[in-house]
Amino acid sequence: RQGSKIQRKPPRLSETIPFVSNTWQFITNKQRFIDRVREALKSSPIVSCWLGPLKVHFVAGGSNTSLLFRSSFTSEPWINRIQKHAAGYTSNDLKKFTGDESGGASLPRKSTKASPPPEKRIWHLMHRVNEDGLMNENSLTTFTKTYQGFFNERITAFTIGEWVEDIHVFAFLKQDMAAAATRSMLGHRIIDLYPDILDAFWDWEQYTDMLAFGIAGWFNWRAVAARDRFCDMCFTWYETACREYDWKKAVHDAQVEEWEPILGSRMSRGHVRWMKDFEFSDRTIGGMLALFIFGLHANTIPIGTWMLIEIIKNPELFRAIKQEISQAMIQGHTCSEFLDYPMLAALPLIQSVYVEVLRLHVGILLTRTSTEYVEFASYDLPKGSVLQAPTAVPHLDEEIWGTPDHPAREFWAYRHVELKKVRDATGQITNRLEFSMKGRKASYFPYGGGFHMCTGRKYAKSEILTSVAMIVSRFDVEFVGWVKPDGSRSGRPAIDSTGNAVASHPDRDMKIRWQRLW
Ligand code: HEM
Repeated sequence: RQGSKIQRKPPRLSETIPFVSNTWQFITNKQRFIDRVREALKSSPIVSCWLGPLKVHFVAGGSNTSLLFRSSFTSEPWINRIQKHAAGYTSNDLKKFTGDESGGASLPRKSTKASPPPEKRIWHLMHRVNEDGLMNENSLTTFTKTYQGFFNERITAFTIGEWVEDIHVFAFLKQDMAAAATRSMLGHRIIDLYPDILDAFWDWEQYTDMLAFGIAGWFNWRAVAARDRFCDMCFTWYETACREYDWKKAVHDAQVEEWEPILGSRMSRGHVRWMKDFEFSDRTIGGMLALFIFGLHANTIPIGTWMLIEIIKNPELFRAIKQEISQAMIQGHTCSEFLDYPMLAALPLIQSVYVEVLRLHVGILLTRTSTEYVEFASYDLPKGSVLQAPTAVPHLDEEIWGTPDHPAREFWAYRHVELKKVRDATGQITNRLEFSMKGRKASYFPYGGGFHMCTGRKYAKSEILTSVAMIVSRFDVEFVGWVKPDGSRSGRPAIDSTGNAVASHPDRDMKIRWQRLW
């Protein structure tokens, strides 16, 4: 490579105590850490640093981030870390994944020396189970219906016309939205068996990021204990449900029954079948189910909370959203199913709020490992290099998202709509709001990208918009104040808390009072 401009090693992110300070800041103040990465990336397209035992290269910018979605990069080694540390898979089962280098796509990766036979291509079959279950329109329609029904049961626990004090939005959704989604996806049995399973989930969820980096270890035994408690619950449910479920009927079930009470959705049954086929150990099965539930709740619930926080904070926006949602009401509806989801999902203002909240509160480090030698932004990276792109960098780019009145860091409900003049049936010109990303999609990655892009994104949007719409349309809501996690009053609104893997939790809860209208 003589005479070329390729520089061998990307610059290092500065730190006071080598190998320690950056890791410590990552654990204790991730937002500050990402801010420093953002600053460093202004003078270099790539910077590296050690996080615990892992050497990471950070990259930024819409185009550099998109480069990570090429086939020379994979998420597999990163998923292995999550499987091992955050979900506690056994080493024997991990080998089933690490031993398959053929990748998740239909055709084995070109660089693979020996691809396993098709029925052993574990990454591909896992990807297929996820795609078949989560990207399938019939399954999504069933989920949207069952979810509305189960969330309605939580809502109708409130008496019509009676003001209820002391509702904490995040705490409410962490239980009630999560319970409805769990039942829709996994059936009733899991919550009947463990009524406190959601508390165990949230206890483990707070540590997943730290566990995945392998930096929890001995100085954070609580993280390991929380993981093991939740995974054990998941495994016991699996064992019980598999015993009770009529597997003979299952052959037909797969075609006809979209939801049943013991194992829940087709997605869940497909997942269980896949786990049986690979004969995983009890410990690994518990971890797999734990990760599945993580996918289901860890991001939808904070994002639903942020949407409600923004809508409730601004009574004018609340009224506008309420009015807009009325267009998606089914004629002659029942209480348990009153929303036409495809119509709801196409409404411009609620979509704009959804996109804005994802833009501001999803702070993932998109992670890929190179499967071959790559030249990246004029640097030379060997096979096995780990690259991370903090979504916060493109998501908060002032030049892309900012306007003179609404800086990029600020929530603005109307950022993703345009007022269009349209001629109605009578020939009159009227103004109409239309949803539009205004050509900025290339700087927007809340669901990642490429082959490993989130397969649950359709489910997520449906669950979030349905929950928000059900609350806004059926309650009168008054803002009371902000509360700290210990329940005491706070003088300031919620901001992102640090430490979560993808969507940030609000560090303060919003206290409201509400009355159910119908
Ligand atoms: C607001 C909600 C959600 C957000 C922001 C989110 C975000 C993400 C992100 C950033 C990734 C990694 C993508 C990449 O590396 O390029 C991911 C992967 C994934 N998510 Fe989600 N997710 C959400 C909800 C869900 C839900 C509800 C499910 C399941 C029901 C789910 C299932 C998955 C799965 C299975 C993957 C792995 C995809 C693969 O590696 O092939 N997610 N998600």
